[in-house]
Amino acid sequence: MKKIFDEVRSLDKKAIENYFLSEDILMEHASIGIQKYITKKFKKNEKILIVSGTGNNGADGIALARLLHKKFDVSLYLTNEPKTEIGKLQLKRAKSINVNFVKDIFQADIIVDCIFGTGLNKELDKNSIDLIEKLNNFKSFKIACDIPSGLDILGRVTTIAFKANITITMGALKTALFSDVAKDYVGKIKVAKLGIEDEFFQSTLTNKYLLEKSDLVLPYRNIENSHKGTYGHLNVISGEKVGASIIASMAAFSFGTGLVTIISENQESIPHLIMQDKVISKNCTAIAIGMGLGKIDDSKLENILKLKLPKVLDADIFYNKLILEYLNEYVVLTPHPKEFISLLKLANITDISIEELQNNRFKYVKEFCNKYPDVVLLLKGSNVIIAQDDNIYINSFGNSSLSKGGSGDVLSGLIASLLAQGYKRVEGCISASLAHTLSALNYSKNNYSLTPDNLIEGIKNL
Ligand SMILES: NC(=O)C1=CN([C@@H]2O[C@H](COP(=O)(O)OP(=O)(O)OC[C@H]3O[C@@H](n4cnc5c(N)ncnc54)[C@H](OP(=O)(O)O)[C@@H]3O)[C@@H](O)[C@H]2O)[C@@H](O)CC1
Ligand SMILES: Nc1ncnc2c1ncn2[C@@H]1O[C@H](COP(=O)(O)OP(=O)(O)O)[C@@H](O)[C@H]1O
Ligand SMILES: [K+]
Repeated sequence: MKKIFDEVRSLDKKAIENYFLSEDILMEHASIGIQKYITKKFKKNEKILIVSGTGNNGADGIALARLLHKKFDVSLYLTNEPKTEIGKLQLKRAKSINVNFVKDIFQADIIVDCIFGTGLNKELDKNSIDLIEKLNNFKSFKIACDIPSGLDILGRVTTIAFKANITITMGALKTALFSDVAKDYVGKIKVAKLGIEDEFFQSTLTNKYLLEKSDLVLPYRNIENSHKGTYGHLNVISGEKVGASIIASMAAFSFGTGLVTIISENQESIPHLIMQDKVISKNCTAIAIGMGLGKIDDSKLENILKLKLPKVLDADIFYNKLILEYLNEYVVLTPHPKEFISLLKLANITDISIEELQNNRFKYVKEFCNKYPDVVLLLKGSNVIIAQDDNIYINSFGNSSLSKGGSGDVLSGLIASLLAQGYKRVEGCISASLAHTLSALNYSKNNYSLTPDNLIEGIKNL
């Protein structure tokens, strides 16, 4: 996993002091980072338009124009004269070698957005909105310098933001790039080094981490003298919609759990691989409850919630106040945003809209985890957040093919499967969530046809 920082300005400052560097050296490295990417990816005759604003993000762009001058067909458009000292210096340097300045933007092959970076500090004015809108309409390959212009430090878009194919961010990953909203703007994310040793960022404290494929720990079996009981027995509590329990059960079974039983009062028609019972199994090692549950008698629910077994709580359960008594060291909660606002309200933390939550996902996850530090929370979304106490892990591998009924049931089943097999809760959530999104990512057909069955099938090929 990689570290993510809420802000890097103070880190840059500390690095400058520690290593006797200067803003100029950092900026040169920032621009070299983008120059290297462009040089590697594009042909020499391709047209590049760099659009620079008045702050240091703009100054990065001016420095980049100098570095690419004569090597590419590069044009520099300034929204205004630079305001910062280093920006003015970069402009002098660029002018001294006759960089090509243009008075109007145009549809180049490549556009580099250096209008605003981390210094965006107010609503965009009309000129900036028009400019970004025009750039977005160009069919160019789009590169955002540091952060797409218009995205603020909390990863919110107030009016409009630059839609990049790739964001080359300076020094280290920033939280703002991983809001759900940001996902439609950042494109791929790459870090440009600033001439500061990696160790500096590695040793700097943060509690946010971006998950990588290598963080996936599959439940490989490493003993031969085993039997089905060795790999746990998951009970999936069924309710009004048995389909949800079947999906979760099939996902769990495919992910290695030795036995899966659906617990239901009625005799359900279920796949022959899955067992069925009316009561919790004696050798049950984990429970999944909530998906398709509908209404349930409070005393029955309480009897399940009070069992000292790892549990995944999902879906309908987030509308029942009873769960507040059981937000303890046994549970993993897997709400989607609508369910999470219900939970926040039940817990008397806040009464907010989905939009408010989606604009401030990290903030509300933190508030919830402060109040319930024992709980492991997985907040669904285009960038999944896994949190416990102070620690946050972000899974950004998911894509819109997952936006379909039943995807969440697969995820709950995968988490419950690993819990049943003895994974700790945070580790279980990390690996299950990675398996879920990587299965979707590996699906080779179009991006609208993925079904829960395909997702489960994909788990078998990880
Ligand atoms: N730290 C370092 O050492 C390194 C930093 N680096 C780079 O610096 C970037 C940060 O630079 P920054 O702090 O100068 O801010 P930046 O993003 O250019 O924006 C501020 C400018 O925009 C303006 N402005 C803001 N909002 C506006 C609005 N809504 N509508 C209109 N105007 C608005 C604001 O105007 P003002 O508030 O002054 O009126 C000001 O002129 C960072 O992202 C990275 O790329 C790298 O080179 C590596 C080394
Ligand atoms: N656009 C998207 N990008 C990434 N992941 C997504 C996207 N849409 C949905 N998902 C993922 O799919 C799952 C959907 O879960 P949920 O809404 O509970 O569905 P259901 O209850 O119908 O099974 C979650 O894991 C969510 O993170
Ligand atoms: K930018």
